Parts: sequence; structure tokens; C-alpha cells
Amino acid sequence: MAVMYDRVAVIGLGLIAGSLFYASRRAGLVGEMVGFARSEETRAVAREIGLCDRIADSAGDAVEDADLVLLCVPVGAMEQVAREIAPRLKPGAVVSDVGSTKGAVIAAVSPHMPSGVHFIPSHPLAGTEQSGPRSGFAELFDNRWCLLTPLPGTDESELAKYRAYWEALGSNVDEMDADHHDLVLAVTSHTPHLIAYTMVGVADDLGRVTDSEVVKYSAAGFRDFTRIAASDPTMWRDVFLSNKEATLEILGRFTEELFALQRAIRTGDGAHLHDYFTRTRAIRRGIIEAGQDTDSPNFGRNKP
Ligand SMILES: NC(=O)C1=CN([C@@H]2O[C@H](COP(=O)(O)OP(=O)(O)OC[C@H]3O[C@@H](n4cnc5c(N)ncnc54)[C@H](O)[C@@H]3O)[C@@H](O)[C@H]2O)C=CC1
Ligand SMILES: O=C(O)C(=O)Cc1ccc(O)cc1
Repeated sequence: MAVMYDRVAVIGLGLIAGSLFYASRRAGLVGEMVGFARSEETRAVAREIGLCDRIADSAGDAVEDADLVLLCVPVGAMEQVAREIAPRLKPGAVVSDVGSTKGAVIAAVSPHMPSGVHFIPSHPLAGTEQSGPRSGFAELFDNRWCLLTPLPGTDESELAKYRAYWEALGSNVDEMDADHHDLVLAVTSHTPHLIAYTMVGVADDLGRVTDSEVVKYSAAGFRDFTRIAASDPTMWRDVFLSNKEATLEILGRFTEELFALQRAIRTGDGAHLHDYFTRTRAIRRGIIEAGQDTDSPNFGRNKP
């Protein structure tokens, strides 16, 4: 495939930045990729393993002359990075981020963007519980969604080009507004992570009594919870602090339903439990029939 951006800068050298580097290389989408991370140790690892073509000594140096700048740091660090790079951005450059929340990132980054620079926020719905410079891989974005939340008045041709970049990385791309994104993600990602963290925390408390039994007899569902609860603490702290309103809204609804189920168990209301589980089973079957199960080889089959 042809080179789309001659020079790309990635700030923050973890799972997403590394995967962007390998996937961009695989598809021949960028000329040179320059990287920067705050910690000296991360930069040393990146140099050692050949992550990026060049590792700069500051965020400002990394973005010098870059056509595309990708902010791949925890969402709580976006503002500081935007402030650091702003004076060094090339006029006409596209700046994007890959943060898991969008409203707060837009509020943090856009005030610092000089006129003539195009800020186009994005969020790949692809990840693992791994983090750091050694965790990236080229296939991460294959067949996953990437959501763009462009601001009103965004340059149409830069938006179309950035969208095509994600498609060339292997993703399916959709656009929506930031508030809607944050509500959808609170339901599908943020609150489920909080539930996994809580369940593993509960098991850990029990573990002090029954010790290794929790691990020894853990069934698949609980093992999935432990995988999710092993995700990066800094990243997830920032996600909840920056998507407060939507997460609290969904958590409120969650606890109401949980209390109703708790009451059904206490009062022996089997019909309530059975009806509830029948409804949720139909949702899973609907996802599979629509070809939207990303674990299935049929994923994307029924896409419009
Ligand atoms: N891990 C996941 O599954 C996904 C993460 N995201 C989002 O992508 C972003 C990056 O996540 P990961 O790559 O997983 O994180 P990571 O923890 O693997 O990497 C983050 C990198 O940012 C660097 N960093 C932190 N603060 C910095 C600062 N002030 N200046 C420069 N570098 C700084 C760290 O040293 C590290 O190299 C986050 O905003 C996250 O919400 C989006 C989709 C999936
Ligand atoms: O590992 C998992 O199960 C994930 O849910 C990955 C993930 C984490 C954060 C995001 O913003 C998007 C995807």
C-alpha cells in the first residue's frame, strides 16, 4: 500500500503506540515513525527492540515536521502532552489521540491546538490487558472498530484521509459525537471493567480464608475477570475519572438491577431470575446472528 503520511510521531510508547507502529509498517502506510515516552527506561527499551524508526528526547522534538501526531498516553496525561507539543506542531499537521474517553480528551487537548492544525480524536476498540513498550503487535486492530469523534467544522479531506489510515491498519471505522461515544463505552467497556475489578477484589478478600481455592477452581468466566482486572491501573484510573458522568449513570442502573436480582434470590422469585436470564441470552444470540461477535470467524459478515 502507498505511504499515507511521510512522518508520524507517536507520544507514549505502550500497547497502542507499538501496535500502531507494527501495523503501519506491515501495510507500508508511513515513511518515518518517531516516538517519545516520558520515562527514560521506556525510551531505552524502545530503542533496544527497534520500536519506531527513531526515539526523540522530548515530545516537542518528536513532533517536529510530523504530518500525523498520535497521542498514545493515558487520558489524564493528554493535556500536558498537548501543551508540550503545541508550539512545535507543523502547520497543516493532523493531531489525533487514541484515548478510551473522548469528551474529556477533547476538552483537554483542543484548547492547545494552534489554528491550522487538524485535531481528529479517535478510539480503537482493541486492546489487551498488557501494557508497555514490549506489548504491541501488528494484528491488534484487525477487524476491530475504531471510532472517530470529529469536532464540528473538521476539514473533510483530512478526516477522510485519517479514516482511510485506520481502515488500512485493518479496522472498521465509524463516526459519532463524543458524548454518545462516552455513554456507549461506559456500557460496553468502562463499567464492565469496574465490575471485573470488584469481583476479583471480592475473591481476593475471600482468598485470605480459602487461599488457593479461588485460583484452583476458577471457572472460565472468573478467569476472564482476572484477565481484565490485570489491566493497567494508571490507564483505568484515568478512564473512570474522565468519564465520571456516564459511568455513574450506568453504575446506578447496574446496582438497581443487581438489587432486584438480589431480592429475587432472597424471596425465591425463580420467575424473575428465569425471565431475566432468558432476556440476556437472547441478546448474546442476537450479537452472534448479526455477525458482530468479534471472536467469531463470521465477524463483519453482515456489515451494511
Ligand atoms: N490498553 C488498551 O486496551 C487500550 C488503550 N487505549 C487508550 O490508549 C492510550 C494508551 O494506552 P496503552 O498503550 O494501553 O498504555 P501503556 O501503558 O501501554 O502506554 C502508555 C505510554 O504512555 C507513556 N506516558 C505516560 N504519561 C506520559 C507523558 N506525560 N508523556 C509522555 N509519555 C507518557 C508511558 O510511559 C507509556 O509508554 C490510553 O489513553 C488508553 O486509554 C485505547 C484502546 C485500548
Ligand atoms: O482487553 C479487553 O477486554 C478490552 O476491553 C480492551 C480495551 C480496553 C480499553 C479500550 O478503550 C478498548 C479496548
